[in-house]
Amino acid sequence: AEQEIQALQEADIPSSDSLNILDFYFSDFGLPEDVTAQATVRMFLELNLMQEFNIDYKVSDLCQWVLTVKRGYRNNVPYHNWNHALSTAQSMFAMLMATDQLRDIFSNLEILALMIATLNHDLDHRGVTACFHLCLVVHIYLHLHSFYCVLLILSQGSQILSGLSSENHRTLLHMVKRAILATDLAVYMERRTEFFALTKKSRVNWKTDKQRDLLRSMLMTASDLSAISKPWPEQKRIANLVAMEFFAQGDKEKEEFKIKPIDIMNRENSTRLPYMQVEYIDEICYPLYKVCYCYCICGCVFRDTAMISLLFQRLSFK
Ligand SMILES: CCCCn1ccc(=O)c2c(N)nc(-c3ccccc3)cc21
Ligand SMILES: [Zn+2]
Repeated sequence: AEQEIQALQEADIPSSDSLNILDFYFSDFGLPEDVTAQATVRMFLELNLMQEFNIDYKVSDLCQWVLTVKRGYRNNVPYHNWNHALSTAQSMFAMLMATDQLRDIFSNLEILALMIATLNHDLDHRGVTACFHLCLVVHIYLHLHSFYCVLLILSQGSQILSGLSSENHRTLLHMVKRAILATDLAVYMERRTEFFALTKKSRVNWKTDKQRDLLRSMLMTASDLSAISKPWPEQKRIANLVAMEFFAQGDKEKEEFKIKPIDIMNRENSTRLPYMQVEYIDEICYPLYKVCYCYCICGCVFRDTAMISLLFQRLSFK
């Protein structure tokens, strides 16, 4: 691990353009592991989070922390691994950088919280473990992830946060926990109605803590599920990884618990996967991206592209 930190510290961090991390269609597929760590450092650099919070990444604070987070994920899990964490963070980064709108709304502390939360939100995920109450498991997990994340930050003697005032430190940890818990799909489904109603109003100034917390939470879900809004080959690849994880879960339930798994985890239903994907897009994803991308791309150019790619996917499923 020492030489990995050394290597990352001494590496010439590639530019955002050469890494394509500003793109909504970014894919980490085939990206060497050391480059994934460099891409993470590049995102923190690009957002000026180093200077703002004097995170001295050359002294290995940020490098060490990024590599510790990367190690916190299990590489024997098809979907909920470091690549998912990086993709989630990159989606948040791409939305924050797409126009000035979000960076005008959020403080630098909020941006730091969103980047830390996206990177850590599925820490130590074991794949959806053997318990047929998926929501219960996810719920417990997310508290575990956020607990791990906070531990990780504190356990590093919070070197990356040593530049923060105690007030900022406390506020940041609170926002990180809230953001990680927001990635629980049950929480998202419960809160999104309020968000959609709010965004229907002509001018929202996003000034109250409640509104800002809601917007941060919705952006966490938009980042977490962003694979669904990517060009078809990438979306299909991720959908298959998710299905692999779900079916492995279902197999475990059949063998160990002698119970019939729920539909989405039952390998016997794999022929219904296209239908389940369309339902997942229509019920869970589309309503959110319809709104979120409006806030990130003036003129909604990307929204149309995303919608076209989503519609294309639906057609290709049929
Ligand atoms: C554990 C939560 C995973 C959520 N998730 C994250 C990213 C994705 O890309 C996808 C996806 N493509 N499909 C599904 C899905 C498949 C069948 C039935 C219901 C949902 C889920 C999903
Ligand atoms: Zn996730």
